[in-house]
Amino acid sequence: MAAESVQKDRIVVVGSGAFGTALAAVAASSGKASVTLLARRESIVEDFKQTGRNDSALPGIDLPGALIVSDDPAVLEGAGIVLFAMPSQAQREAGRSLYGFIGKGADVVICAKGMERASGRLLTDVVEEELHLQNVAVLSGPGFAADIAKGLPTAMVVAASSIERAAVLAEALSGATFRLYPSADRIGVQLGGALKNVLAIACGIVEGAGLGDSARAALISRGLAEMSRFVAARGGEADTVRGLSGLGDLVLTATSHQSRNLRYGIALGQSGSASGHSGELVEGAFAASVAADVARQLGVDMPVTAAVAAIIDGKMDVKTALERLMSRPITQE
Ligand SMILES: NC(=O)C1=CN([C@@H]2O[C@H](COP(=O)(O)OP(=O)(O)OC[C@H]3O[C@@H](n4cnc5c(N)ncnc54)[C@H](OP(=O)(O)O)[C@@H]3O)[C@@H](O)[C@H]2O)C=CC1
Ligand SMILES: O=C(CO)COP(=O)(O)O
Repeated sequence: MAAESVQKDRIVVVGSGAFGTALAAVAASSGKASVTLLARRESIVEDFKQTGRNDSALPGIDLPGALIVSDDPAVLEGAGIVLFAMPSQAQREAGRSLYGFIGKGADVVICAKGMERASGRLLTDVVEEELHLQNVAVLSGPGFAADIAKGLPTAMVVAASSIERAAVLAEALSGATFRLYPSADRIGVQLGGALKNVLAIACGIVEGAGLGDSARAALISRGLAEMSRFVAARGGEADTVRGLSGLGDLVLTATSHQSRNLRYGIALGQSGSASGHSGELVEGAFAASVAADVARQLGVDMPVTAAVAAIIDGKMDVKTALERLMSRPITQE
């Protein structure tokens, strides 16, 4: 049975991967709340006890002594803020399995960048359904987990169903080097995070195929235009796309080799077609096809996303996709 009363100064981060660990570290460092990182493997708890780190996710980075690491979901009972920092495709299952532990008064914040692959639904809708909650928030924007955990300056966005709620969450989760901007556009913020991953793969393909930095700049700006059309068609605000969670994150992931999506794209560009990859999480590879399908259903033109989806699905090689993109009718920018 879900606990009804919650303590707003108790934060639990679910998912002990790179991002969850980094968010837990900055929140614990700020000293504003008691912070627990909930792992699903006992070895993470043991590693933290022995080394003060989570080397499986963030090798060599010392975590704050105030952080609590646990593998017991009961730590969720009474937590005021719960961050869901597992991959997009695990959000539904996590919501379902943790339903009994999360209080009705808790602020649940999705910290994944994607949409549900099987349905194209927003992750906020998916998690609200599983937790029987409303007003699930979302945290997104430009920030690599390792940078955040090392205390390098980072700015991201937290979007809630009201700007007042978002401001409360931004204040609670920000720290000396981690700054959150509140937003009331949950749709725009989460779709920006989902689509920039697909566009980062496109930029990686361009880099891997040796097509030059001019092509990358063209992809970033034309990609931003299609992101904007998609966000507006799904009820978000086109303006959000120009902020941290859209343009900011797109620039970061489309240009930094720290990005897994970019590296995956580079491998595609080098091999010329879809091939096996390292096994690390590449959210854009899940989002590409479903975004292209939903765009088709909505009548939204998304040529870059469609090309990435066709390459990943093995329906087109890089050379053909490029020829198709370059031979599209010339239209006004
Ligand atoms: N890494 C980064 O720099 C950033 C990542 N993000 C986003 O954060 C999300 C997570 O990415 P990241 O942390 O990098 O991924 P990782 O691959 O580093 O970690 C994923 C973690 O999720 C855990 N997990 C998977 N399924 C469940 C579940 N059902 N319940 C609880 N935990 C689960 C895994 O547990 P186990 O270890 O037991 O398998 C693993 O610890 C992605 O959507 C990503 O786009 C956003 C900004 C920055
Ligand atoms: O979203 C990220 C940084 O903002 C992390 O990007 P990757 O998942 O491509 O590594």
